[in-house]
Amino acid sequence: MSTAIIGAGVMGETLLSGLVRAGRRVDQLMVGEKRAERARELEERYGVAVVSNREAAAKADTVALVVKPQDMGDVLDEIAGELRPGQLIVSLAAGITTAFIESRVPEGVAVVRVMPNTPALVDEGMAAIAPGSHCDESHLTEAESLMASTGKVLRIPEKQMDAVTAISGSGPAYIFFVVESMIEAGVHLGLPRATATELVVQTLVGSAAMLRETGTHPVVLREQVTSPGGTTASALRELEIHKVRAAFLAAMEAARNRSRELAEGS
Ligand SMILES: NC(=O)C1=CN([C@@H]2O[C@H](COP(=O)(O)OP(=O)(O)OC[C@H]3O[C@@H](n4cnc5c(N)ncnc54)[C@H](OP(=O)(O)O)[C@@H]3O)[C@@H](O)[C@H]2O)C=CC1
Ligand SMILES: O=C(O)[C@@H]1CCC=N1
Repeated sequence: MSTAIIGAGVMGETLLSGLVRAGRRVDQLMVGEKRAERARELEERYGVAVVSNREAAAKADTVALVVKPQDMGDVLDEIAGELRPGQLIVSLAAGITTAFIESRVPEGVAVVRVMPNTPALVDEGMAAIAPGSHCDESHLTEAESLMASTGKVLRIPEKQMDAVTAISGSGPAYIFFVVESMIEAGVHLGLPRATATELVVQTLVGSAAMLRETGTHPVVLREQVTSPGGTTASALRELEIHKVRAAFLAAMEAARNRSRELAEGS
């Protein structure tokens, strides 16, 4: 099965590199990219063929669309004439619905919507996938296998996609923001930056491993750290006073709403 990736920015290259690491034959992969300099870079780095979007759409069994939501309409208009029934489109764009894509491609082209995230770059991605209206099990399995090359895959109904985008799609940015804030706090408390960074990164990795390996609820894990009358309780009180929990809720609501707006083309 050949796969084309149209839009080789951050996420497109992440997918491409994951497929190469997972052992997909490079001669079964191609990239649609308009900038000559970027095309050369990808050819040199991965040995992959870089072609026009039209050629990619005409040749590949599966076409992964990884352009910005705002560019999706133009790209679909460009490639629609090359697509044929039986092909699969996998869209990784935030907000864009399968119905939008289906309305712009020939009848019988299957569409799967995916929301990946950047930890896919280190094979720890979290991707959610949802079928469009002309998908069968083989299309979902192919999309799943595409995304499984870079991490976990979860099947969800499409109506959950905007919320998923707000949680796991954008999620790494919130975590990096917390990490950055903790490192700055360490520096403020007098630690060398390198020490603060090592302490915070390993604390993050260790905490994530505890969540995954014990399956214990985060509240219980948090209580285990919080000694009566101790340091953690003092810190957590400040986080509550500063409404950090409410801020997270508002932030993710804003991301969900933005995903809905992107669907409307704004
Ligand atoms: N980054 C992330 O964490 C995540 C991103 N996504 C989704 O992935 C998609 C891409 O995002 P991201 O990688 O961050 O964005 P980037 O801007 O890094 O990548 C988009 C790429 O598409 C290229 N492009 C634009 N128009 C065309 C075209 N007509 N034909 C071919 N290529 C084109 C751009 O090229 P050029 O720069 O030359 O214009 C660029 O390389 C978005 O839809 C986003 O919602 C989903 C989940 C997570
Ligand atoms: O910020 C964005 O719009 C994309 C989608 C999810 C993560 N990055």
